[in-house]
Amino acid sequence: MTGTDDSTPPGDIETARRLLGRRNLVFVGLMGAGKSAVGRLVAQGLNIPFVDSDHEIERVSRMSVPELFQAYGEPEFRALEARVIKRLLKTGPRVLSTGGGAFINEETRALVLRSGFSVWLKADLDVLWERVSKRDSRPLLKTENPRATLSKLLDIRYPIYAAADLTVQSRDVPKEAIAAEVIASLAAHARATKAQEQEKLA
Ligand SMILES: Nc1ncnc2c1ncn2[C@@H]1O[C@H](COP(=O)(O)OP(=O)(O)OP(=O)(O)O)[C@@H](O)[C@H]1O
Ligand SMILES: O=C(O)C1=C[C@@H](O)[C@@H](O)[C@H](O)C1
Ligand SMILES: [Mg+2]
Repeated sequence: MTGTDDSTPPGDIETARRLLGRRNLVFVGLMGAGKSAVGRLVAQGLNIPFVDSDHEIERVSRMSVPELFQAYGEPEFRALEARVIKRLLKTGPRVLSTGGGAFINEETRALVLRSGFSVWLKADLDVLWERVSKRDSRPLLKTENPRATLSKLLDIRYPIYAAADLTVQSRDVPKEAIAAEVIASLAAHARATKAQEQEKLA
């Protein structure tokens, strides 16, 4: 199991790993974009560990995300999320898939930008809705019109996610294909950055 659709050239894996160095590859984006699903595959493809901030929050609190929202409210959840991500960012390289709201926190965003390499998995409302409507595990969508709520979050958050180092479009194709695109994009980014640096020196 390579995590991608097997089309990834070994050179791309090496180049992507070199780009990261000891940094974490941090997935950001809205609920349903595929941060957890694709992140796990990219970690397998790069042969580095995978961590998911929502899962880590659930592990340390011994409560589910909906239970945390219900018992303590969103502000407490956000404070815990920021603490957990700060800790997770100290060890690398690994793939860190964050919860949808994590990168919206200014301090977390600054930390991710400073100490990690961030990828925004961007998806259209229809794709997101198709995925999140299958499960009711997202407390922010427990509203009268969850699709409209998701649309509003998209409007508010997309300009913020855009600060990520790289954007990859998450579409209605198998997650293995998106994982392969992420690795190819990382390698392309590394090569472009290197070319720019060499041009500056010339
Ligand atoms: N490219 C894809 N093709 C098909 N299904 C996908 C794809 N990416 C993700 N999915 C599915 O969509 C659902 C949501 O994906 P996932 O949980 O990875 O989203 P997320 O970005 O981590 O969301 P959250 O912010 O809520 O944690 C999952 O059931 C996952 O298997
Ligand atoms: O987009 C969000 O704000 C959230 C996304 C999920 O990953 C969870 O972290 C939680 O449901 C909140
Ligand atoms: Mg997730």
